[in-house]
Parts: sequence; C-alpha cells; structure tokens
Amino acid sequence: MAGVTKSQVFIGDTTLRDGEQTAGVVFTVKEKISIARQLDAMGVHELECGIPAMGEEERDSIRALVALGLSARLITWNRAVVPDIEASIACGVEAVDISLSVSDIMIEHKINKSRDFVKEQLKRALCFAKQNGLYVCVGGEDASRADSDFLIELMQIAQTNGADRFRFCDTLGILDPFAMFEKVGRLRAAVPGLDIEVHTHNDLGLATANALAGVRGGASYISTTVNGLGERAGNAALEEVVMALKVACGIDVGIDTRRFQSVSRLVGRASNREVPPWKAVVGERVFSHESGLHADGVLKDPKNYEGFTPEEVGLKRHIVAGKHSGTNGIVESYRQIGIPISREEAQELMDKVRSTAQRIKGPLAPMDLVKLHKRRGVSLAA
Ligand SMILES: CC(=O)SCCNC(=O)CCNC(=O)[C@H](O)C(C)(C)COP(=O)(O)OP(=O)(O)OC[C@H]1O[C@@H](n2cnc3c(N)ncnc32)[C@H](O)[C@@H]1OP(=O)(O)O
Ligand SMILES: O=C(O)CCC(=O)C(=O)O
Repeated sequence: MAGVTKSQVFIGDTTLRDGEQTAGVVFTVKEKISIARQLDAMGVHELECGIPAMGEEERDSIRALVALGLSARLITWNRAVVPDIEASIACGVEAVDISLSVSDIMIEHKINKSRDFVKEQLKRALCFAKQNGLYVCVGGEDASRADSDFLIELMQIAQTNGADRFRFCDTLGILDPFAMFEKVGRLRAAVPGLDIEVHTHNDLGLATANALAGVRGGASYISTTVNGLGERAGNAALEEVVMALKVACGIDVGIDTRRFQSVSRLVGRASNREVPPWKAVVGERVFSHESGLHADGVLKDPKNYEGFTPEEVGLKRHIVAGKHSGTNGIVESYRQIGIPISREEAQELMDKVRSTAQRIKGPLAPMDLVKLHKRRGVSLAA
C-alpha cells in the first residue's frame, strides 16, 4: 500500500496470558502450542505466555512453549516478587514482565501498602531479574489512573536498575485516545531512554484506538490479543491493531496479515468464544455486500467500498442477494450460480428478490434464486 513504511513498532501478544484470563476461558497445552506456532509463523514479535506462579501445570505448559524454539520472544507475567521470578526462571524463559500496582487506589486499597513500598518492591524484583540475565518489562498495572510524576519516578528507577521497557496499562479501559496520547507523551519525554509498551482494555470500545494513540505518543510496543480476548470486555485485538496501523497510520509492523483469519478461528474455538460475523477485520461477513449501490460499486472496483482487500486478512468477498439488492448485484448473484441473466431480467426479478428476503427475513440462498428464476420462466412462457 502506498504510504506504508516499515517501523519499529513491536507487537507483544498476550492471548496466552490476558486472553486466557477471560473469565471461564481455559486453553489446553495443545491449543497453546497451536496458537503460539501460528502467532510465531505470522511474525508476532513477542508472546506473553503464562503465569509461572500459578503452579506446576502452568509451568509445564510454559516449558512446552519454550521447547518449541520459536522466533518470537516468550515472556511471562509475574508479580514484582522474587518467588514469582524464580518460578519463571524455572520455566526457561528469558524475559519477564514484573508487575507493580501503581495507582494510589490500588496501592492503598488492594495491596494495602505505600508508594515507598512499591519503589522498594521494584528495585528488589528488578535487580533480582537482571542478576539472572533476564529481559525485563516493568508492568505498571492501573498506570492510567496513577499520578504521572510517580510513574516517572518509577520509570527512572526502572531505567537506572536495567529495565528494558515499561508497560503502561489502561487496566480498566477508561482512557480516551487524547488522554492516552498526552499521558504516554509525557512519560516518553521525561524518560526518553526506556521503551514504552501500551496495554489497553476495551471496556469503552476504545482499546485499539488507545493503542494507536499510545504509539503516536511515543510507545514502541503494543500489547494485543487475538479477537480482542481478555479480562472483561477484552484487550486491543491483534488483527485490528495491525490493520489499523497499516491502513490508518501507514505503519507496517511486518506481520503476515493473511493468516489472521486462521488464527482468529483457532482462538475462537479454543476459547469457546466464537467470532461474531461482523467482528472488525476477521468476521466472516465483513466483506459481504448486499445494498444495491455498494454491490455495484464493489463490482466495478472493490476500492469503492473496501479499505483493504479480503485476501489481505485471509477472508473472501461475498455479493449477497437480499432486501436491499440492486440490478447489478442480482446479475452477479445469478452469475455466481451459473445462470447468466441480463440487467432487464434482473430488474424484473427485483421485486420478487425483495419480497422473498422480507418473507424469510434474510438473504436468498442459491436455491431461492433458482426457484425465482424458474417461476419467472414459466410465467413468461405461459
Ligand atoms: C491486571 C492483571 O491482569 S494482572 C494479572 C492477574 N492475573 C491473575 O491473577 C491470574 C493468576 N493468578 C493466580 O493464580 C493467583 O492470583 C496468584 C498465584 C498470582 C496469587 O494467588 P494467592 O497468593 O492465592 O493470592 P490472591 O490471588 O488471593 O490475591 C492476590 C495477592 O497478590 C497481591 N498482589 C497483587 N498485585 C501484586 C503485585 N503487583 N505485586 C505483589 N503482590 C501483589 C495482593 O495484594 C494479594 O495479596 P494478599 O493475599 O497478601 O492480600
Ligand atoms: O501489570 C502488567 O504487566 C499487566 C497487567 C494487566 O494485564 C493490566 O493491567 O490490564
């Protein structure tokens, strides 16, 4: 696509961690392996692959992922405490996210501690991780509600003690893109030497928009999940973030988008959360055109009504015969089932197509079209 540049924006996918945290979702080890392989094959840069502190079964699944020898970096989620990091080391990963609760509300009402405690907790956990040669992302849980000056202080401590990046979490999904841009921009300017990741939730339907705003503010990593799976309303969807970066921002992160459909279906099945047909980028029907003007426009040139091609994301285009069809769409629907008809014939069939759609409350199947065509032949011959 014209105007698209390769960039240094990296995707850290957390389908296997935050995605599996969706209430009621469980992946088998086999499913985790298939998902990890597919994400790796499409070029996702990093996979957050589990929480070793959960126990031996979880650690075994992480070891199985490590044994695959993927190109993507495997990172685990840890509380900022030494035993969690030891559990990660025992899994063989080379990267850890060490998470701190950073908003006053969580410091006071969840972990029941103080800002000073959090600063000490960071130093202790980070130094331990770095002494063990790990790549470290410092996770700022609830960063979007935290005091910016405190975040800057934490980022400076992180940088001084060797952290590799800071994860800015909009844990509750309560920011808008303008606030996200401003907050991340402020951190970027104050601590220029430390990479920033944005981890956004979709409680207001803004996760993808906020992820993009974070990049505009200076973040170089985006946390995503396939289909936007994740806590409550989910996370920023991998497929939306990557396509929005490409189509809306002109940034190519180097991921093979043609594989989106297949990984989306895999995660849909494994999570028992089927993908709605209208789901942005990967829904089965997002390239379906019924309305007369749309079908006509797409048939003349798909660019009239498609911002990117179905092939680019592994989908197919459908021309649907239904209540809102026009002549050119009806001609095409008949052509697809091997019945060539003229524009005039299509015009004659139009009322019948509409009333059938109204009666069956949906689009016409090939058999409905054949029946209408046959009846019309009979009435002409009579
Ligand atoms: C925003 C996020 O998504 S962060 C990721 C959260 N993911 C998960 O919770 C899924 C996996 N979690 C688990 O398996 C368990 O919760 C475990 C193993 C991590 C901890 O289990 P338990 O020790 O039984 O504690 P429990 O889950 O009941 O409570 C959490 C404890 O961690 C503490 N805690 C919370 N965040 C942090 C943190 N960043 N650093 C250190 N401790 C923390 C809480 O204060 C609480 O401690 P308390 O019992 O002394 O009050
Ligand atoms: O602390 C982290 O690294 C991530 C926590 C998280 O998933 C969130 O805040 O939504």
